Amino acid sequence: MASSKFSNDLLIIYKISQSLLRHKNVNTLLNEVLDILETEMRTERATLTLFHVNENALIIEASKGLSAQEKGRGRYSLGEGVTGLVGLNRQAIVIPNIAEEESFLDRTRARKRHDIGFVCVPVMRNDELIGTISVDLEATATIDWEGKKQLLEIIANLLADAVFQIREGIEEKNTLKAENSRLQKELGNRYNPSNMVGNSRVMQKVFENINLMGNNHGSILIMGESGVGKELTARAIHFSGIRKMSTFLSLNCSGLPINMVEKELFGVERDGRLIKAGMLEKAHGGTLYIDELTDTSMEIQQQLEDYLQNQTFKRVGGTELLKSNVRLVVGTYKDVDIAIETEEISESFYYRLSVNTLVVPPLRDRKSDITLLADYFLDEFNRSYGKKVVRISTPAINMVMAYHWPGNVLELKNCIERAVLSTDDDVIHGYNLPPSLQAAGLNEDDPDNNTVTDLQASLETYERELLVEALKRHRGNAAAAARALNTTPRVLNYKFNKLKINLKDFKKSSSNRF
Ligand SMILES: Nc1ncnc2c1ncn2[C@@H]1O[C@H](COP(=O)(O)OP(=O)(O)OP(=O)(O)O)[C@@H](O)[C@H]1O
Repeated sequence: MASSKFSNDLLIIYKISQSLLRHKNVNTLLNEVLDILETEMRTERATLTLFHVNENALIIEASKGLSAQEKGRGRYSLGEGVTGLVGLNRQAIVIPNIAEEESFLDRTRARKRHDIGFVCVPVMRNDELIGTISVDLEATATIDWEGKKQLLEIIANLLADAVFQIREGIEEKNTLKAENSRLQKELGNRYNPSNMVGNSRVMQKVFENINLMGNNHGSILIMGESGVGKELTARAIHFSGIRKMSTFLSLNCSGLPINMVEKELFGVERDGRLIKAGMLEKAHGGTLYIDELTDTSMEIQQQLEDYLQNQTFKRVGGTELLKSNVRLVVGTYKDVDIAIETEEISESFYYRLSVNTLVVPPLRDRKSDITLLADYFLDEFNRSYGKKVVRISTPAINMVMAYHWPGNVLELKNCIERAVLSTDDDVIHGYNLPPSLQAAGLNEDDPDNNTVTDLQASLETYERELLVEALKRHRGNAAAAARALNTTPRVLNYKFNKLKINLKDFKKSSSNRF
């Protein structure tokens, strides 16, 4: 008798070990284990709970013999009921007859009979509570409860890794969900095209495309120089389109080693176990923006092409084909034709990718947007730094307009941030701008000649600013301006001539932009 019990326990352990080897999908594995317990251990019910750290509670994750409704009721705070006590003390509990045990909650309300015994053991991994496994067994007189407890403890040890992975997966998903809804709340309409600044005709065309593309699921190629707003455009397409309630993820490949890019995109698996979920998994249902296609490799582009074709991919180190539904949006600052020739972009991937293509024009081709953007960033940095800078002086605006912005909107944004931080009063002056812009202001006829700025040029810029400010404050009254600057009208007149400042301009206007 004892030896047949022993061999039955061994058979259960053997079968579970076989399942562990056979199944890479941990959910399938656990369901099979619960099946084995049902058939070989003759459990009335078998349940696996997971410990949810944030909620400090054990919640039923998988079960055999419970309806969905009964399962839904299975939530135990630490210390609550028998399951909660097992979790709290990290120790198994055996109840030979639940009818005689007060602490037994029957939270699932599944136990109609009373001749039922209950065994619950903790699932531990490196001293950390991961969950519990419990079984209901018919309470016969001959049953060896201590033996059942020991068997369940061995099974809990065998399954600890798999249960840990399930819990990690759920936590990661919950974190992503929470992060996504937090971001959606925080961003609100921030990435709505209407909040992307731009009145120029070329940007109006971009906004039209954003609206069109948001309403289909095809992949997109966004082209444009560095800093023009490609990622912002990708976000606007996602957050104003039909996928807006799902995840948006972005991967900037610049500077990342190729193997890292691959792992980030496809995830990593070792011996059939998930090590890291990739973005193609995490963004399921949503959009993935890949910034700088030419910083990936031909192999990665091939894998992405396969993904576009079949919506399937393999994790690095994995063999199983996984499925997800992610819209790919890819950005590049390079000329695509040249990049195809130099084999930085795969031609076939390009054709498959470019169901929708969109070009975001450089800032120098949309001059009318420059002051709008500058004011927009002025407001943004006033808010972030608690400053009250009310305007940008005319000389500074002239410099901003004369400059050719090789770094595009990003450079303008950085430049306004720096100016907001460096000004001592409520105005951004020319001397608050970087030397390259000051030089551009002095060389308006030759905007490319902005690399050198000498002491004389900088002093003149500064002097001009002071005079213009004083004249503006005193509405063109040169004598008052001279007094304010602690000099004489004669000296001022000399400077006005030298710096080509026209007094009349200040008498007739007091516009905001002087
Ligand atoms: N039209 C716009 N309105 C408001 N902000 C903008 C606009 N275009 C770009 N920006 C801002 O400028 C910065 C650069 O934009 P973004 O990162 O989208 O450019 P990018 O083309 O993706 O750059 P890179 O190629 O260097 O990654 C961001 O902070 C973005 O929010």
